[in-house]
Amino acid sequence: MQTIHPTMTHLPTIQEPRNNGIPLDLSWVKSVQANTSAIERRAATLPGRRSVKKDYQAAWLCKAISLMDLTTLSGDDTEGRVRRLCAKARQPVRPDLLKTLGMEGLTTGAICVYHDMVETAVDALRGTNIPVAAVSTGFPAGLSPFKFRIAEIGESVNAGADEIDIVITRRHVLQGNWQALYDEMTEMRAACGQAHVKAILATGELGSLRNVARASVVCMMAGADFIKTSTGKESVNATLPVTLTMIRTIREYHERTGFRIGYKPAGGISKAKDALVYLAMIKDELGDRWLQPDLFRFGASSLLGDIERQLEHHVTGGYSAGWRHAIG
Ligand SMILES: O=C[C@H](O)COP(=O)(O)O
Repeated sequence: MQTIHPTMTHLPTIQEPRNNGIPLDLSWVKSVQANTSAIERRAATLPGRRSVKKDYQAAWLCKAISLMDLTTLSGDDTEGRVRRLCAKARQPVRPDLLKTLGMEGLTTGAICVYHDMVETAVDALRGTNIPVAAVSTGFPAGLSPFKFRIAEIGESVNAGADEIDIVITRRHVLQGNWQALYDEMTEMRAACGQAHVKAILATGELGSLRNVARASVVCMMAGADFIKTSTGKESVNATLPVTLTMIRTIREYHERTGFRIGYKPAGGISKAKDALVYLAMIKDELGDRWLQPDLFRFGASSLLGDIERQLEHHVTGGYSAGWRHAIG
């Protein structure tokens, strides 16, 4: 078997200037449209468009691991579960498989937990470069008093979170109150300080792709480092049409301001083959630069298990039972 060279998955990360945001440009926001039927037609063709096999597929799956926010966001999370998840982030795939693949040292992109679990995760990841992301601001509904949402961000940063996943107020989008969304996002970004901020739009609750596109633009104008689809708790989470809509706003924002904004699809992505479709779409629409952990993450709690099974099959020729990959 041909060894997959690590440079195929670990390209050097270029230092990107952080998005400082721009003043709210309402004429830009209102000019943003989304042709739903065209987007849906295009998205429907994507799964069959590209097919990567054998070593190339294994390399792309390793890439997907390096771009994953390995997540646990459950009401019954315990320190033990978070420590096991962190162990998995450090060593996402069996060492002998990684050795055969030439991918020793591979880790996930980050760990994503509730605020309450940040200190445990920081402790469990000490000595690694794996960042800890916290979902703050009254996740998942984001309807606690605003001052508490801002205070929660501060608490998460003080506890050692490197990244903060905030949730926006869906009401502002549904009512077209772009100023309120901009002001909220600006304040949340400021509360994050040096920690990078991912704006969760909860796209399944925004009513239309046009609203998704406009909310994306407003959050970027207000300084979001990433825009993220979903909390994983809505009835509809990450989809291909939503992804196409959001990444095209990222492309336009980059063309108009020079800032590169990251993208995080989250919720319901649990199969290796689906992850490959997302990566191919990012490559086609935004280019290779976006296939780095500072600009792309999967938010996923169960994707790693399926990727691990596929990699095991690639190396050994046999599939292991799903229960052997209980975490991730
Ligand atoms: O942000 C991450 C999501 O909550 C994960 O969703 P999932 O459990 O459906 O993979």
